[in-house]
Amino acid sequence: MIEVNELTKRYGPKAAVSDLSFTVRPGHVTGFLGPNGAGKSTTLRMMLGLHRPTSGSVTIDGRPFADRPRGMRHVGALLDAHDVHGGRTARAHLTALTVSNRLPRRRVGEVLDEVGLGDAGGRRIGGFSLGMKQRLGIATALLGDPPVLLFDEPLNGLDPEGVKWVRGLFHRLAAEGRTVFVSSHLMSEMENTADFLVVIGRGRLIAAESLKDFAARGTRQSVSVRTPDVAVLHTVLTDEGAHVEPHTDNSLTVTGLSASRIGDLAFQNMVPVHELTPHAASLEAAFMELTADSVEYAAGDTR
Ligand SMILES: Nc1ncnc2c1ncn2[C@@H]1O[C@H](COP(=O)(O)OP(=O)(O)OP(=O)(O)O)[C@@H](O)[C@H]1O
Repeated sequence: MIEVNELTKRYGPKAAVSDLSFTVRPGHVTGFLGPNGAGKSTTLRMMLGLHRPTSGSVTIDGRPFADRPRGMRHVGALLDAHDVHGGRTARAHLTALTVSNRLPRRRVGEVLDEVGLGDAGGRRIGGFSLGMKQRLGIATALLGDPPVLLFDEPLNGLDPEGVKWVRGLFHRLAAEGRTVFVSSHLMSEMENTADFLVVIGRGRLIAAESLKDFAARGTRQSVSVRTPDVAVLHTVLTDEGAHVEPHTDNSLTVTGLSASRIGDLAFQNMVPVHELTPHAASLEAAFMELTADSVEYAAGDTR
């Protein structure tokens, strides 16, 4: 379990992370989501004791990470897949880590096989694709067989088969009872990866809840209605307090009323309805809506 308590990190006048509090529980994949510059990497680095918080604290299973003498056995992390010595082979890189962390050598072969790099272990890392480096970074995180795993943008650079494999791996690690915390700036990446979400924007907490609750909270459900009497139905629905957006093809997009209520109102007012389609809550829409104010650099933004 990871507990983040009133965590703040300032760089001069700029707060990269502001008063952040949330808990990441074992047995689940938790997505850590926010637009570029939201403070995700800074938070992950504070979890690992690589940055000192300006105030607040982070504990992993009750203690700061820096207090754990056998770190890799307790927390595995992938922060930057490029942060490896390109001249070394994958096997030499992992072997050096087993020696310095007093881990069994057999783990090298096990984790290389686990991430699908069994045949590439003897190749120099400098010649690896980004996807292969991500796999090596995941292998490194798994080396100490830790109960807590942190991954910063691990899906970056992976092809669709690689993304599917990572999702399967994360779900399996969580099913084994581990704490799996995965950052991304793309909701689409988290949709089939995470069970829970911690969403931040401009260093502040926006949401910490299940994916289902997040979608329901952020998105105004909409209903498409097609009718030959657009003007009458528009008036009826607006009088009921709905927000109605008319389109040129005799259809309306309605928010603020359920599809069944719209159908009843049309029937009561003898308006024929040719189509009535509720649109399921979209996670992407919820994410865009809730983080709209916290995007650091938007297109057309002159700040
Ligand atoms: N060493 C530093 N000095 C000054 N500002 C920094 C430093 N590190 C990060 N920042 C700023 O803190 C904010 C948060 O950065 P951070 O890298 O944690 O965000 P992020 O959510 O990981 O973004 P991304 O998705 O783009 O990687 C940004 O505005 C960034 O410019």
